[in-house]
Amino acid sequence: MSAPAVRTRDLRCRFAGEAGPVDALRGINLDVERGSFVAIMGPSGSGKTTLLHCAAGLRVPTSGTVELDGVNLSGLDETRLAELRRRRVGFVFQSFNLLPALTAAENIELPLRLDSRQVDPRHTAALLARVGLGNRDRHRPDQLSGGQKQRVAVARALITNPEVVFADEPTGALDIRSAREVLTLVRQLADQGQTIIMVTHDPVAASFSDQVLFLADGLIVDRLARPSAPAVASRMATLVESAERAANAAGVR
Ligand SMILES: Nc1ncnc2c1ncn2[C@@H]1O[C@H](COP(=O)(O)OP(=O)(O)OP(=O)(O)O)[C@@H](O)[C@H]1O
Repeated sequence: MSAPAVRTRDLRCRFAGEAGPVDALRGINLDVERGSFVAIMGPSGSGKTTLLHCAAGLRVPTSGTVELDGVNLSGLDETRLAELRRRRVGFVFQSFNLLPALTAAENIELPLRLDSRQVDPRHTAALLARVGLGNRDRHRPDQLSGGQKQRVAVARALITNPEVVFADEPTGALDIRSAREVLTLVRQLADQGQTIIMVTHDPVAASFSDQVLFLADGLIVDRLARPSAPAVASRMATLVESAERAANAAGVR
């Protein structure tokens, strides 16, 4: 059997906070199968972004392992890690992160150019068509709607044919309709075999995934397969309530 797209074992991440150390991740064991779409949810401060960053090789964990497509990231020096980030993973951010002076096509091609790799305009055109923007190649970001910008960002994440696309709140800046368009696209990509790991606060966004992982205080505390938005919302409400209770208890101590 082939290795999972992402595997973590006893993943821990500690930050030096102002009021003492903060354990953002306290032992995460995770297997993300190839071609699956996993959503990560949890109350604010539960460790979602830290987990995404460690899994994507953007942050070195304090201890534990991350394997991406069977490659142990802790065995890589910074040069190899940077190469892995350029070639094996794609990123989609809430704020799109497109370069305003470049056209949609140029933005999509940027990861290849930054890596001194050959650009095939037919590949760019195919990606633009795949994200439903076949006729927008020469538009600059300020000539595109939020949903269109995010679809350009998704195409940019795909240009290197990455093992995993990591998305941090990809619909956080979008209206409901554009969010739905982007999520439908992401769902289609997963159905075509693309592995996707997405952090979100939105139960509707999470309902597009195959599995939701719920984080609380740096641990995976629950999972939900084939999630519906109401079921996700109900579990989140319970988690947020207990996080608030814990914070209040810590406050009165
Ligand atoms: N660079 C840092 N330095 C110190 N503490 C940090 C740092 N980054 C994150 N933290 C702390 O680690 C914990 C987890 O943060 P993280 O951003 O991963 O949570 P999150 O679930 O993504 O939160 P949110 O939903 O609010 O974005 C929090 O207590 C946060 O304050």
